[in-house]
Amino acid sequence: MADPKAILAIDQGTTSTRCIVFDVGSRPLATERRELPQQYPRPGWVEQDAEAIWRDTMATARSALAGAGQAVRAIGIANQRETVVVWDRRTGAPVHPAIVWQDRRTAEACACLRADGAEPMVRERTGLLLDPYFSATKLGWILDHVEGARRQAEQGELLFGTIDSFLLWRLTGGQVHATDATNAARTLLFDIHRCCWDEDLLRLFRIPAAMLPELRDNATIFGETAPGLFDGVLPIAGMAGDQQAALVGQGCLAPGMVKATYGTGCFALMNTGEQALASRNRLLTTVGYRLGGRTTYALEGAIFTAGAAIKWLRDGLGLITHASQTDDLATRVPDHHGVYMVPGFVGLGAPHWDPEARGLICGLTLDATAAHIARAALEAVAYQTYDLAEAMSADGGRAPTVIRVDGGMAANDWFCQFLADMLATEVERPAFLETTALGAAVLAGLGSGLHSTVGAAAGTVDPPRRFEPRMEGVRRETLLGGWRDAVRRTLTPLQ
Ligand SMILES: Nc1ncnc2c1ncn2[C@@H]1O[C@H](COP(=O)(O)OP(=O)(O)O)[C@@H](O)[C@H]1O
Ligand SMILES: O=P(O)(O)OC[C@H](O)CO
Repeated sequence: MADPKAILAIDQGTTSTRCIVFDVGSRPLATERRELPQQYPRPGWVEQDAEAIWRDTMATARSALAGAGQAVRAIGIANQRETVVVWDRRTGAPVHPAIVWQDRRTAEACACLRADGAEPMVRERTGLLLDPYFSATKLGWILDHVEGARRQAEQGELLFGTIDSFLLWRLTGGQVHATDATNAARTLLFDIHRCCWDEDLLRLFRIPAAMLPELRDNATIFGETAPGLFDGVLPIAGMAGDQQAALVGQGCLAPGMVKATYGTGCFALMNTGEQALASRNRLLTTVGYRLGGRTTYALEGAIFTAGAAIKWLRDGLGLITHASQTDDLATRVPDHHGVYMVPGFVGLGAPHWDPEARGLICGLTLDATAAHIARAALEAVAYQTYDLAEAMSADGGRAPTVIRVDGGMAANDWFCQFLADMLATEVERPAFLETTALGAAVLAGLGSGLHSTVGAAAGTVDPPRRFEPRMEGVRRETLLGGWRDAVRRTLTPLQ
């Protein structure tokens, strides 16, 4: 049989699991998607069923493979990052629901560590901050709250993983417990300079080393699928956190290039090359990708709520029945009518890092309508991106000349135009928006020997759509002034 050239990409995101089979030219042959529910057992807590994640992954992968019409060479995985799963090494069963990256239950634990003076060391080694967003305190919480878990973990009976490791473990039939540098870089346990687990951090967060996955580069043979899962055995040849996969999929491979992905949250990453640039503006320093033992770093701004605010308009308020309606609603009114939304539903991320901040809608008058609220939600995501871009230019010394956008919310034309206006920068939207899956496929193509360099396959093939800034500076400043005022009202004192 001829050498197969198609790649199956698994994109396990916060709100859905998608599987796409790409041909050798990075064109999608088959796409399958399943929505994934979240549970909110208490205010600020966010959980997911790890078994449902596994079931959805298998169901979408099998359908995509069946629909592709081409033999597949390898699998690539991209995943929601930081989300913690702990499972039994023997049975593979999770001991607790997955604690999702948005979960704030460990805010107090983080505050205690900060009060003990741990933050400078954590920041220097991991490039991150002491915030409940990251994995370590969530993992510690499971060890402290599931009966017997800490003892079992110390004896090597329980394993920890982010979603990539959990899927890899299941796909390989319990043979491989590994992660990649980009996912490891989000745990608070990984030294991004030496690229290894850090003993001081393990001690600080009280995490037994025996439960950690092995560390690998992003494009390599991680393992092979267990017999019986698919027709034949497939190697898993690439793995990366979804935001880093999108950096690759968007072709942001040179220093200074920026992509922003608008899914549940928004994550803007700037490639900083081989330099791990320390932020002076509360952005994160993270691993962009690691190939052939060489690390490319990125500066990251993380906004916790982007598309989730639109989802809330649909599910929480019932203002819309489909996210895309916000495009039309925003166009229907001439301006925001003084209405601002600060979507601090799960606290605020960069550059504020206030886990206790909560959401706010202000400036309401009796003639405000659903259209103004929908518009305020879209505008808020652009304002938050402006805050990130400002911090990035201050850190990187220059403003990005173009921002490449993707993710579900980037389908919204009104939003993309408003974003270009706020950033006063060109916004480039690829014709094919699934750049996260594409990035996973590119990495797996590299890991399985289909491509010889990441540059040979990265970036989408069809021409992008460009949104040029066209708003006057004075108007822009007035809008941003109102935004800053609204944000001040949501922050907890002393932040
Ligand atoms: N046309 C649209 N306008 C605004 N928001 C949208 C639109 N389409 C989807 N979204 C939002 O984008 C999110 C889904 O994007 P996706 O990239 O699939 O997210 P994730 O990877 O986090 O699961 C949802 O929160 C949804 O509300
Ligand atoms: O599921 P997404 O696409 O919103 O991405 C989640 C991020 O990886 C969280 O850090």
